[in-house]
Amino acid sequence: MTRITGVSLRRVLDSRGNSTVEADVLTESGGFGRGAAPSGASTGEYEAIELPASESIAKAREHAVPRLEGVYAGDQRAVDNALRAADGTDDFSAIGANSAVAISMAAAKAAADVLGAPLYQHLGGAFRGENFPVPLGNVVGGGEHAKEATHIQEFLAAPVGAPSVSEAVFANAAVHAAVADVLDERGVPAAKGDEGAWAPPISDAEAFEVVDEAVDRVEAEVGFEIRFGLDMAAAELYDDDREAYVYGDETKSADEQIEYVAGLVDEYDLAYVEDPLDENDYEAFAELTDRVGDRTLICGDDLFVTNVERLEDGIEAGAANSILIKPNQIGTLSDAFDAVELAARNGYETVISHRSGETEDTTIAHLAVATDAGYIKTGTVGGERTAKLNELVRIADDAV
Ligand SMILES: O=C(O)[C@@H](CO)OP(=O)(O)O
Ligand SMILES: [Mg+2]
Repeated sequence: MTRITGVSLRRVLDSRGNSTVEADVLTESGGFGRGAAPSGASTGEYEAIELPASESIAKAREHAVPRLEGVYAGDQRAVDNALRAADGTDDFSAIGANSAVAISMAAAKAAADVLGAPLYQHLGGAFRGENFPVPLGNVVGGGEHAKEATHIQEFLAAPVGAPSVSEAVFANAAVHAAVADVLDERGVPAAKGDEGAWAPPISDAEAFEVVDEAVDRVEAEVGFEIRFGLDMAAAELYDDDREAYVYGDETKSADEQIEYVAGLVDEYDLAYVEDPLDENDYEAFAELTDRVGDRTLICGDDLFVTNVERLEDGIEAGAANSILIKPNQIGTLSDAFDAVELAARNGYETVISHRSGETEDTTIAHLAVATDAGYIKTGTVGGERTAKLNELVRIADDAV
């Protein structure tokens, strides 16, 4: 049935034109699955290690593939344990988290193929598929995703009142288009950043005005509530030597950063703020969560890196109230699921996420439905983003 008979790996392109790893898994009854690894730019210090694609492929062919033959793809933990055993380190620095996550996802798809179930049902079980995540749609970007643009990495449309995932997805696309209109009316030219968001050469303050205006216009059109949120990726802004957050010529201490973010939450009724503080500052995260956690999601991305140990520390400290889930940050689907379960047991919302470097792989759309995640962050437009968004629409339409 789902016993693995073959694993093949190849180097393919990601959305930045870089090399990444794609894995095919075959099973004895002819099951087939394919997975491709994403890649981050604003990576967390504690993420699993991504090796150069060719090196990761060579190492995985040598150490992982022989161990996987004979393993049942339907037993995801056995697949992922074999990957961990083949690597032998705690951060996949031997075979690369890129080959590991590609194989982990491909095996899950091969098993679903054999079992004749959609991936979300294979991963989540027979009672999943009724709840859909709110898509957080990147509409203005800067930080590590675009040069000469905003310091804040992402401004994210959040169609929290959308009656369906399809209407939510289209609302985000409409906000993305409305941002272009508002920029045009202001005479601001804009290219797009790594994730397809507009990357205008404007200040953060002006970006808030533009996004607020665009969201208001679309909300009036669609007739349901649309808010917006941020990924501040503040670890990229934090200067260890100066012990301050650097915004061009200005700096903010941790206390000033907390005040700044708390003010933004109230001024713009932000639905979501990801990584508002440095990845090592659990205490400041806890203070901000205390201040605004009753009316917005404070999400740990670089803080937690989909890692249960770091999430346990965060729960202990009262840091954040949601976690970003990225399988390639930790290396396998089993590890990502463990983080989701720990979060759910402790009342933390989960946000399944893409990376800035992506492919047409749609696994995270299924992962979001399989885990009843409240949110998914996977862009707004662009082929590697619409691949996932359209897969969510297909899942809702029972067409997968
Ligand atoms: O910071 C993030 O949340 C991700 C996705 O937006 O970006 P990157 O993949 O560059 O880490
Ligand atoms: Mg982030």
